[in-house]
Amino acid sequence: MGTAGVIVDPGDMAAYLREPREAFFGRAPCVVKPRSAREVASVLALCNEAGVGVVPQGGNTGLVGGQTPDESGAQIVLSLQKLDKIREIDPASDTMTVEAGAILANVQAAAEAVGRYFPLSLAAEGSCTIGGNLATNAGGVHVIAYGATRDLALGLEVALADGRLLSGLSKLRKDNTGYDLAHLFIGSEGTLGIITAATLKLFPLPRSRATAFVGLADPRAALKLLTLAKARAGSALVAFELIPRIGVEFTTRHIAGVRDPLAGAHGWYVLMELASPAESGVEDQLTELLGEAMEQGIAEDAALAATLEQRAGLWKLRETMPEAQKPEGVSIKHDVSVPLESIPDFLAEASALVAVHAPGARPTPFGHMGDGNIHYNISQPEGADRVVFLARREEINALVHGLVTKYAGSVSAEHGIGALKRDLLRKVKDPVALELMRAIKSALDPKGILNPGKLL
Ligand SMILES: O=C(O)CC[C@@H](O)C(=O)O
Ligand SMILES: [Zn+2]
Repeated sequence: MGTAGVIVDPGDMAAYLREPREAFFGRAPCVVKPRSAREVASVLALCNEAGVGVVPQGGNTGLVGGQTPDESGAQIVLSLQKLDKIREIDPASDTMTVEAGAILANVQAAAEAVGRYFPLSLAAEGSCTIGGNLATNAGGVHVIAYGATRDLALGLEVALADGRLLSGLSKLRKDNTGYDLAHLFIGSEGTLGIITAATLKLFPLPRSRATAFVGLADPRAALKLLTLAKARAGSALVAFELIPRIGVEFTTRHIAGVRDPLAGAHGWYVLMELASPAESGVEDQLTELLGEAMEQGIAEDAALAATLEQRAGLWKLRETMPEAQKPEGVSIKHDVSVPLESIPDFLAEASALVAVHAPGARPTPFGHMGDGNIHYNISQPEGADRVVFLARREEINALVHGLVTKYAGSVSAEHGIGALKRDLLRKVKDPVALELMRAIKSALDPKGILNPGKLL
């Protein structure tokens, strides 16, 4: 690799050494930007030889510090940004093969250009990369219909710690020839190998969509609506997002152009969407479904998006939730999942715990209810001191995570472990599972050069 692919200037490196929330900062002797899978493998071979830690990085949008080097200054950052080609699209097989550094929005657009759909969708899609999505098994808003990133991949090309390249790009839907190695690397957060390319599944392009914003009394009503929507719409139900009243207040207060689409105030809201490759039909389906929900007393009110602009407005309200929390001060975040049936009890008990242990703190739980995944975020009490509230983070984390354990849930449903939840993982993961994870890690990366200090 020519020196053109190596950044050493501190000013130029800065953007690679801190993550978007600025919760993690690191130091590095250099940032390398290989241009091909072979070059990625060569960098790894050299680093393995020299025992130098390598931190892989895509769009640098991760939320748990997995993409940031530590403060030792001894780890290099390996950015995949230059591996951004769409290598092949095969509409007959409904697959596309893309390089790891391709930006998610570009992957979606390339699929659409041939009349296909790549359904992974999240707020960071304009800058996150498919390699990062795979490495972290990203979720987003369509998991309810299409699964997480894991479910969208057929095969991977991976650079291994010792410099070998695993060529596992495959279009096959059926291949029972032993261990599924691709799934080992997906969600491994760059600790087992560096994904350089992937063959992804494509789907029929939805030609009609219907989107509604529903006001409800409580999460139990939201659960009833979810059950009804699944029964009536089946796989046409492509999004089911929960938002509390305080979330509507935050977004309308802080985000330009966001308005509450409903006349009165409701305790909770659901943003739901149906989609279909058929040209029409889903609007009627959604109207009927909502009618039924009103009749049964499940929904209090609903607004259907009549135009693309209205639809965009509803999605903006949901997607700017994290941003709208920022001006309200510190937010103590929990990215959790529990079995669907336990969501109402979990939410009620968590709020009760917060009321007792952190009076005035404002729970703002929102997210992918259809997947059982709630971002149980807690904004500081109005006007409280940021530092004082932040100092209580571990104590509040323990309360919420204790409840997650009680309901047999996960303490990281979507964002991964990274550096942020490494200690937590050791506490909550089954010891046998941890042993197996460590055994796999030492088989694939015996010198521990791949994303050291993350996950395990
Ligand atoms: O900031 C958060 O807690 C959640 C971010 C993201 O996963 C979302 O669903 O909007
Ligand atoms: Zn989310």
